[in-house]
Amino acid sequence: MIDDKMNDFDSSMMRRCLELAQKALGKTAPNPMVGAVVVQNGQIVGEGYHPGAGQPHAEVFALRAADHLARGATIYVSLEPCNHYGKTPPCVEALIAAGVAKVVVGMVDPNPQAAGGIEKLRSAGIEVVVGVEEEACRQLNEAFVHRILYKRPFGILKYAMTLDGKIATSSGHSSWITDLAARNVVHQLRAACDAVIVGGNTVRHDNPHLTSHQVEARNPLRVVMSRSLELPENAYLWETEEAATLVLTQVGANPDLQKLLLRKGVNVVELDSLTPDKVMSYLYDLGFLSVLWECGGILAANAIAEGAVQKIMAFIAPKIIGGDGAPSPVGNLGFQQMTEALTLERINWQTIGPDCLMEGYLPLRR
Ligand SMILES: Nc1nc(O)c(N)c(N[C@@H]2O[C@H](COP(=O)(O)O)[C@@H](O)[C@H]2O)n1
Ligand SMILES: [Zn+2]
Repeated sequence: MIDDKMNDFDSSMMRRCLELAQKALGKTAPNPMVGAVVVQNGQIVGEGYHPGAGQPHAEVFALRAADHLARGATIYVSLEPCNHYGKTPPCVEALIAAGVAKVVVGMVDPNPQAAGGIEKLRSAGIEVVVGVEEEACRQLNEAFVHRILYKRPFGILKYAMTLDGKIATSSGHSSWITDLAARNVVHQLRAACDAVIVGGNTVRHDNPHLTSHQVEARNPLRVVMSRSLELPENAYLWETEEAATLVLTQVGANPDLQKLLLRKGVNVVELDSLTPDKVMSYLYDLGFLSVLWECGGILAANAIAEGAVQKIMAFIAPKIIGGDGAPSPVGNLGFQQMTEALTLERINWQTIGPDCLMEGYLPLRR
């Protein structure tokens, strides 16, 4: 009974850490979102979260808030305290200096450069408990974990389709498939991602804004993949200033068209080859954690085939438009047999207004 109460208390403190961590949603790349809470005699005496790269870690803010009450206290932190000099000094040293008695950790840090904090704390005589609300901690930082393990940003393919699997009519009309509530969820998703990618066709046909459409919310970098650079001169992506736009093209792309874009304030970068994996590698080097693919079916199929997509978010509207030529969200993957189908894992369904959102993860590539 006492143990159950303790577990419930630990869980609720860790949940609070996760709530705090999410205050920096979309702002921490390449760092994780982390929250920390200092508890003395069953009362919270200090809280903190990591606001972004280069700034102090969550533990440091929580210790500062707790001040002298940190001595003998328990600190809850959603990620193992770091044990390295990165952009900031090691949190383990701050915890030892503050005299905390116990550290409760949500999940072990997958970053080998920062790891070793748990051992260091234990060898300083501090009690350490690991794995409270571990699944929720991992979920919050799935993009960070993926980035560390695979040296690529975490890719999410998002699309909206009708009940009969179309993303536009056969004449190319796609506004709007889903209702406003679902579109608001997409806007929040953009605010949480570091970049959103489309192909040249999407710019030519849909002229999207690709912003979060929210006052004060941050916007992702808008990335266009285009070999030809034959893009509309007055696209919203370069006519609107609320977010930066980057056009990725291939070495040798038309220099006049490149200059035209540069004059419009668009950054143009030539890659050796313009493939989804090369693009993800480039965005990894920029320090990005999560990338949203909002492209058409051909690029989506290539991104899936090259392992640039880990998670699918499919918005499904209760509408039927028919049309043999109407495009579908994923182009040709070359599969001939049902047994080849990519079957999503860890699926979640929810309704959003009249629409449905199905989320799931692609199987890990071996
Ligand atoms: N435990 C913990 N709390 C935080 O608030 C954090 N941001 C981290 N991050 C870990 O440390 C690395 C970044 O270190 P610098 O900010 O460059 O000093 C990051 O990759 C994580 O491993 N950990
Ligand atoms: Zn730290």
